[in-house]
Amino acid sequence: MSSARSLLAIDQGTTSSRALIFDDAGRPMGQAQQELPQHFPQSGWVEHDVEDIWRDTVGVVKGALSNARVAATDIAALGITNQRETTVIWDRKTGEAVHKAIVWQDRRSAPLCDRLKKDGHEPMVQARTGLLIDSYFSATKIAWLLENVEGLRARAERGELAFGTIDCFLLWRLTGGKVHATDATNAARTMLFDIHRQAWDEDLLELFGVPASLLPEVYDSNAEFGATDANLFGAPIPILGIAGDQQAATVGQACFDAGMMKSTYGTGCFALMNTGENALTSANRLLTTVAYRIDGKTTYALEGSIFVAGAAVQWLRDGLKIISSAAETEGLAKSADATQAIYVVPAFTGLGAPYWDADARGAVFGLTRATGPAEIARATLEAVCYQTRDLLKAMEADGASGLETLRVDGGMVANNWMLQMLADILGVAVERPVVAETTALGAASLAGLKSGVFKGPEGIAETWQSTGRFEPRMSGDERESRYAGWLDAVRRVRS
Ligand SMILES: Nc1ncnc2c1ncn2[C@@H]1O[C@H](COP(=O)(O)OP(=O)(O)O)[C@@H](O)[C@H]1O
Ligand SMILES: O=P(O)(O)OC[C@H](O)CO
Repeated sequence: MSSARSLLAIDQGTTSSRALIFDDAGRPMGQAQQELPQHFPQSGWVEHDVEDIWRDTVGVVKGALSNARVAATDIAALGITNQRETTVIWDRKTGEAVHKAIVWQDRRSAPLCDRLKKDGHEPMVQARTGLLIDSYFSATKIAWLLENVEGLRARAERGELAFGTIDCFLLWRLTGGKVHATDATNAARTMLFDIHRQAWDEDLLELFGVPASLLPEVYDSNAEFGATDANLFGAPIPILGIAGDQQAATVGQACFDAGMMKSTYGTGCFALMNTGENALTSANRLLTTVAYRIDGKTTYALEGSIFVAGAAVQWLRDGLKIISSAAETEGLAKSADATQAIYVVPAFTGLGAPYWDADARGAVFGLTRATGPAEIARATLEAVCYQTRDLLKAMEADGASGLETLRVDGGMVANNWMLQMLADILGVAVERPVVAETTALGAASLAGLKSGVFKGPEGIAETWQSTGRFEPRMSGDERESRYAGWLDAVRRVRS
């Protein structure tokens, strides 16, 4: 057996590609990152060039190896984590993509989704996939490509093409076109996968008009996915972990017990609550998803997705220009007049869970002559906290057990003021881990599980350390009256 103990993670996200090296105690040793160009060919359309993604991925892996001063032969295993749902179709012979990747945020297939909902298909789709019919997921993106790229359907039917989410595309390229596979967490976001039977679903393939020949094999999140082509990094590296980024963060946050919840605050916010072996069907418009599938055992989660979190702070900086850096919001919020009841509802592109209101638009309520940048900044941070409470309330209404501590990560959690307000508004303690890169850590941990660097989820949980705990301090009366104000503000922006 090899003596290599370091772990490599590729984190291919919406706005950047990163690679990180971790030691066998989950401590970061080196990393590299490259920003990813975004393409907006029409209003509501978002695309990525997969050749950018491929070139950057290879580049950041080389950069991370060099920054950590390790060689490919020192790496015990590689884990891949990725922006989810983003759809790629490529030619099996040449490996060339037939079109740019259609990104999860892309709304071009919304008319098809509306039609399918009108025709009454949503209950069946939700029962099998845990998802609500929305252009967010891969199925209608594939359908759009097959309909709109000339000759594609015929080529797909002849078995010449392969579909994959970004993990799957990278796996194909990294293995030199040898492996066409994904993991159960990514399959669960396509809207073609039965999360209960853990299998592609014939009826869904028919409903969306997707030929089965396009689909990858689906493996555990810790599995033998193959090895990187020896020519890429100087020696083959075993690929032993794959998970979608929010699920990888759930693993990186060691949320292994039912009832544990993590929330990631980056551009958007994605909260996942582990529900154990129980695939709870949400009656409150949350998603049911695969948290991870380890050693053949599937663990499920309820997921709430908020599309605008840190993006609202970017709006304060780039749109309103009342701050010059995101970090300034902390000082401003501290200095704000707390007696002003200002509510910012950042529904810039509609509202995500649990409202799923694509037509709602943002608003600011409660302005007076005394309102200034500090009060607006404070209300913007508060909005993220209120939206998290919306998700938590929906999860509780769905029968998820009472939450004791929320584990948080993502760029926004550098803001101590926000985390205190989050604890206050939720009435739940909030904890931030030492390793901020929980998504990459989760992918590395899955690979570490398979390679034997970590002994079971308990081994991963032992390495998790808190770097700050925020206890609720607000009175119950104040919490409820502030939250009632938020609900009223949301009601006023709903379409
Ligand atoms: N101190 C801070 N306070 C509030 N928001 C912050 C702070 N630092 C960063 N952010 C916000 O966090 C986001 C970046 O987080 P990150 O996890 O890197 O996002 P992503 O992975 O989605 O690109 C940005 O939207 C930024 O505005
Ligand atoms: O790439 P991120 O971090 O913005 O995450 C995107 C999510 O996976 C979309 O579902």
